[in-house]
Amino acid sequence: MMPVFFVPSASDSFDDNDPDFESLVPIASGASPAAAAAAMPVATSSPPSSPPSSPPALAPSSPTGVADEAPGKKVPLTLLTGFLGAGKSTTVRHLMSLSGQPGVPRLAVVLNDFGDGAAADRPVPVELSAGADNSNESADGAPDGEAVPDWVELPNGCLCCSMRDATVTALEALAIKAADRVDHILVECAGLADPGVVASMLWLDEGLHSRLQLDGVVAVVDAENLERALSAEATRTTAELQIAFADRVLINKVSGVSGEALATIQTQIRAINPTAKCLFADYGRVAASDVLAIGAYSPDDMPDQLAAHLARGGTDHAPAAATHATPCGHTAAGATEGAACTEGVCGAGAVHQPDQPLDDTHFRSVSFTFPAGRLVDLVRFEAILRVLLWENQLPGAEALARLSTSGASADGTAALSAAPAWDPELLQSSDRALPSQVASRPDIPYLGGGGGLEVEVIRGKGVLRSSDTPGRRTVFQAVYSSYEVRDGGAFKPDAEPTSSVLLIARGPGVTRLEEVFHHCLV
Ligand SMILES: Nc1nc2c(ncn2[C@@H]2O[C@H](COP(=O)(O)OP(=O)(O)OP(=O)(O)O)[C@@H](O)[C@H]2O)c(=O)[nH]1
Repeated sequence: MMPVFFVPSASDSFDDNDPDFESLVPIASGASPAAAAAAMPVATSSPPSSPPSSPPALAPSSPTGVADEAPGKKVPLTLLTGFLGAGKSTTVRHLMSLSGQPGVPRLAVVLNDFGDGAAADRPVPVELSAGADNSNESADGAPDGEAVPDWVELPNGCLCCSMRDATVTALEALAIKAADRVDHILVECAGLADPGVVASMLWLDEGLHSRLQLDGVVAVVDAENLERALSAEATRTTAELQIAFADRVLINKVSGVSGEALATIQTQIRAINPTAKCLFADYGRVAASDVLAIGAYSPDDMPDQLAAHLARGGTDHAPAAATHATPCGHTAAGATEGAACTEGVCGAGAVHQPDQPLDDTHFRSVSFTFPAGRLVDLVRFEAILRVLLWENQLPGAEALARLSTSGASADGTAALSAAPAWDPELLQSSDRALPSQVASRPDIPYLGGGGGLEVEVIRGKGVLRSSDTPGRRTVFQAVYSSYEVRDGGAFKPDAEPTSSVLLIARGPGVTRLEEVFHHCLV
């Protein structure tokens, strides 16, 4: 079920008999997964029914209608994820206690406790909490800051696999209806949820004029139990995914473990996701500014995060307490000089290798920087990316040969148009989100030609120096099968303009990712 917690202002009244309030969530709960699948998420379009000579139509559409209303203030949305018992609810309660204080956004909190066996066709509780700016009590008569139960219908079910369109619609409506009392929406995912699926659902195309703006993913990890979660066969993939998609990892319950154990935890987190910033807390007591309004999906911020990571060789996650040793021994200087690194990503071509090398059934990060002076052909780049993201394979030798013999973008497009037709069945058999692009170039033909080694790329970030706009940064991000390629502004004058890519992936093809991407260079 999805209870919602609001933090309204003092003047707000929020009544479940208010007809406007009912219209806030127009979708009845309890639709079947099949019905939900028929109503695709906002930014996603289905593969065409007959194979075209180009990729599936990816033009934005607005199935909900909600987003068609006059565009207003964007409401940032944060996903809070974490393993069972890690301290998500404790963290939410802490953030709620800060909500509305100076410099802290007023929060609406949505809980996604799917799979709890609750009836699908009844309303679920809403709790309204007086905002911190209230002087005495809320309109509901509750003392300042206390939650007030209310009821509302929200789509019931798992955010991962059902009710996707309904959920986006409900959150859109929430953003519109509560725009004057909510600055930020916090979605607490259930402990076993895959945050990547939820993130790709809520990562919406600018063209949709959505009120929602994915701000970032925060993973709460239990310092006392992460090791167990990462090593047990039954839990490790979920734990790895939660770390892999995180922009911030809040290491909670730190007082219960030694500095040495914390250092090991950091190493494990970095092996999976070296750009996520680690934070340290007891009882989720984190500064709101460290987890809210972080702009992790903004094309303005991401290049700096990535550049900083590469420049530091992944050693940026110094723990809060001085007693917590920094686990990775290499230095930014070592990375620059090309010194051997056995622990982290340190510049061009390094594959992240923790102390205990991960086998290819574990997710891990790979990052590389293309040789200075080589430019990226974006047509080739996207063609490669699509094969990776949509087929979970490296492009085969034949497809790569076609890429390499094509010219720069304009010619490349022509050369690739001889590629095999798009196979819609490829993705219909997928149990994950169908492909979408946040900013697409539908003119790029589908390369096809998988057949290379298996590789599952679940998250990608990159700053590219393209042959189209060599003076400007082209930024790309990917979450599962969704990806975005867009302008990221001019290169900084004090930095050498280069192209860097970071991927989180698993499978036997991981070690060949860099080599494959060299085929997009001109
Ligand atoms: N010792 C200790 N206990 C904590 C800390 N943070 C949370 N807890 C406790 O850990 C338990 C689980 O915390 P929750 O916040 O409910 O965790 P959760 O991630 O929401 O749990 P699920 O809803 O089951 O996924 C509770 O008993 C908390 O009081 C901490 O920093 N130290």
